Amino acid sequence: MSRIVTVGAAQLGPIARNESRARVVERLLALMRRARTRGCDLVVFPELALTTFFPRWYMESQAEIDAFFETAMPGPETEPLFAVARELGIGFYLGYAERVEEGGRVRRFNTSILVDGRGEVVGRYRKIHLPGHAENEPWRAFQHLEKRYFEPGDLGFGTWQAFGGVFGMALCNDRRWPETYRVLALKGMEMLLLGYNTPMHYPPVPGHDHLQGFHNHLCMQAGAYQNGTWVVAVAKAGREEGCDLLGQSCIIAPTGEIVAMSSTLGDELITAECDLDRTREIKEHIFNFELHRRPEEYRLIAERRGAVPPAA
Ligand SMILES: CSCC[C@@H](NC(N)=O)C(=O)O
Repeated sequence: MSRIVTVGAAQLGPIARNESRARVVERLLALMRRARTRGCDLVVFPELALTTFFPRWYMESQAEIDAFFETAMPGPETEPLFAVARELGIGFYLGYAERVEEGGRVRRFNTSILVDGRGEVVGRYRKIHLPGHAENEPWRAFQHLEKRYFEPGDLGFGTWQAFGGVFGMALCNDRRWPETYRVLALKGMEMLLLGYNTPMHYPPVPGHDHLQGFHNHLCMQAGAYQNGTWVVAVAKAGREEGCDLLGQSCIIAPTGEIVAMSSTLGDELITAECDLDRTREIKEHIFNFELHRRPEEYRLIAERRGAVPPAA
């Protein structure tokens, strides 16, 4: 018995600051059509896939900031993605900046959605781990102002039944945190979909720049294995407005093995036939949660944000 989902990881090369939404959507549609010819049920796009990675700039004008946000999904410029999903019977994961009015106020999130092969939104996730800083730090070559432009996600880590399995979503920095995978795995996740924008240069600790690729795969391979899940991780890559972004988009099996990886820094599709039943090799044995976990010993993880101060 096998449950195969054929997945496409649709890496994007750089998006220029002045590139129109219409042009970006054309690029996404080309990748969707290519994915369908390769038999994909689902195609995964990066984080903030409709624009350049704008948190690299400090901006004061709210109008200038809001130009990077979507106020409707689908909106006039993104509707073709949903139409092609319906036409081809292919689903997609899309990351974008979401501006909503909720509870009488404007809110902004770094968001992803999961859309099925009928063009229906089946899941929405708002990024929980927002990296970077909230104030302008002119000493940096590039800012990373996610804490300024977005609120932390308020929807929790969700899972959704779709494509014959149980899917989780996360965004970029979430992949570095083991809690992301574990909470989703406790909610039955069989495949994690994740988009990222990872600068090669990390200004606070530049001595780690050469480890970006290693850390990218290290955390996701561990997360896949320790939680018995597939991971589909998709970059926006290449030199974007002078900032080098990591590529290495990949599809990781529940054993932690990388089964497909991109080899360019441009628009590129990689695919894999993923048997969701392979999650059982891990979930029913080495990481059988029911048999082996000791949650009574893990309470600090849920109760404390930072480390316990050392004993005096
Ligand atoms: C501020 S450095 C970390 C950069 C972060 N990028 C995003 N987009 O979350 C990442 O974890 O890849």
